[in-house]
Amino acid sequence: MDFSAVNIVAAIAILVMLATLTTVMQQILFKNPNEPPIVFHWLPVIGSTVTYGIDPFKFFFNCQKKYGDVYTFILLGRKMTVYLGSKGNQFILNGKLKDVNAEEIYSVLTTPVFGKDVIYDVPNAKFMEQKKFIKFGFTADALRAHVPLMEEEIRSFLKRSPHLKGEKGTVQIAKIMAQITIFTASRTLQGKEVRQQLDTTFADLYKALDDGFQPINFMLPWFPLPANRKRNIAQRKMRQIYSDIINARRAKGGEKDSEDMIWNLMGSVYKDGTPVPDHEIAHMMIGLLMAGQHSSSVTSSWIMLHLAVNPEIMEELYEEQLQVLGSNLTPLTHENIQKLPLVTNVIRETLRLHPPIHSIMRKVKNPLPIEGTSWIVPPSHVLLAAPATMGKSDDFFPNAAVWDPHRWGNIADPAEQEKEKMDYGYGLVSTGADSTYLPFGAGRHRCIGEQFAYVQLTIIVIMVVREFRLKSVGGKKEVVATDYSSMFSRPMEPAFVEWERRADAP
Ligand code: HEM
Repeated sequence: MDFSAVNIVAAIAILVMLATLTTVMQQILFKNPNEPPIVFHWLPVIGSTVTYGIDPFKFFFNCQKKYGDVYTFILLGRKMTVYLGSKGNQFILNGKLKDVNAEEIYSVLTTPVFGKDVIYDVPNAKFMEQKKFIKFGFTADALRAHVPLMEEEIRSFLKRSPHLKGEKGTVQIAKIMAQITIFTASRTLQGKEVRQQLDTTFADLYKALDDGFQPINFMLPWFPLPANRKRNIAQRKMRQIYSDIINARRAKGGEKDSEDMIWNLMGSVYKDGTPVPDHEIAHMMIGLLMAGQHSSSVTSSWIMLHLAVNPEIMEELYEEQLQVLGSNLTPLTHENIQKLPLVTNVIRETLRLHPPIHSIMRKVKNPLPIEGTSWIVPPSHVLLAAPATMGKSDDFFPNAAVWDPHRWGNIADPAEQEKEKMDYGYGLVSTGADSTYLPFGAGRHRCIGEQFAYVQLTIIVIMVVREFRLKSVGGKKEVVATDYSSMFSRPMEPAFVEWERRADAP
């Protein structure tokens, strides 16, 4: 290193030391008694970004011990106010529309992926109408029609996948589950034309769009990532695919011939009488594709990983199927798949321990006093709800760290817990006021894909259980750690599972 380089390094070191000193002094000397406590940090801007990013739940619990349920931490220069517990969920997820805002946070990330004029790119009242249209596409009739198609898709996938040839083997489970999820969703919700194109162009476009869904875009949307350029091109092509499908359907007379979401949106009309424009249909379809894909595929991956370390539960699931569906395992229907309580409990328990979304954020729009304290959260802050911390706490779920689907045999149905309901413009939904279990969120922005996700996950579990026995590699008793580095928490890769084809399968 020459002399000038030494000088530069020394200057940087001095600047960092000064910044650190100022940050620490500020926290010690200028505590604001009217705002929630700030999580101690050494560096400005960086704040707690690294500790939060590595393991948000560990971070939430550690801070809860030090500061209580409400505290503020620095995430890439932004002040994030966390409010844990039922009161926090109520405060954030059911905050008034004039006080808390989702689109100002999520739009930078989602609008370039989904496209204009939908979801977080429109005023909330319009989005609530769009949610109503989408919800209408998840009627019992639609779900009923989806069941045999999903069964067929999964059966065909399990037969043709090169990773599942022969009598036994080892697979990277997340890859298999991602494929099963996109095949089943595209055959049903997305429609047969999308399914047909999945084997060709669509899969590559999906990948390019997905790669543009980077957490860094939350904070630094202007950062010129090469992935963002590819994302923009893929978005335009994807929109064209949906527009072509809509036009082809109209050219054939526009008579609905299947229960998919494109048909549903083609028939939807806003309150003012305007039919949903084609580009909005295309963009909502992209939004649904992205919203459903990760959450469901990550959940099914966790389920398989847990079944691999709990083979006795897998056998119980198999026995349950034989009892309910008979020894020849009759074709699946919307009615008979709901008679398998252990499958439902396996999904519930997996979502309790592995919620795909760990942090739900809202921008503060007005100063918000926190009841019972002298604190007021100012509009410069972002609120962060983490309802999943309750699911991971021994206070609410004994031995919370243990994956035990049978615990739900003794715990009231979560739907029962969610008694308080409100209509935000897309039908009655739970406010989640007192619930300790909210994997699908609560209030105005609550998930509308829950029923679809349950049908999809249920059929995936049924089909895998009847075809295979799973084992963990080397007989490990624990599942892999969680990777929190992307938008949705997921199993740390590589996550292998050993499989063996059932000799006794009917
Ligand atoms: C296991 C599966 C799933 C989980 C755990 C899940 C979880 C969630 C959560 C926690 C929210 C609330 C986000 C917030 O308040 O900011 C949400 C919203 C939403 N989800 Fe899901 N989801 C799942 C599957 C799906 C599927 C399959 C679809 C669509 C096909 C979907 C579509 C949506 C939509 C449209 C919203 C509304 C966003 C808003 O109003 O801001 N989700 N989901």
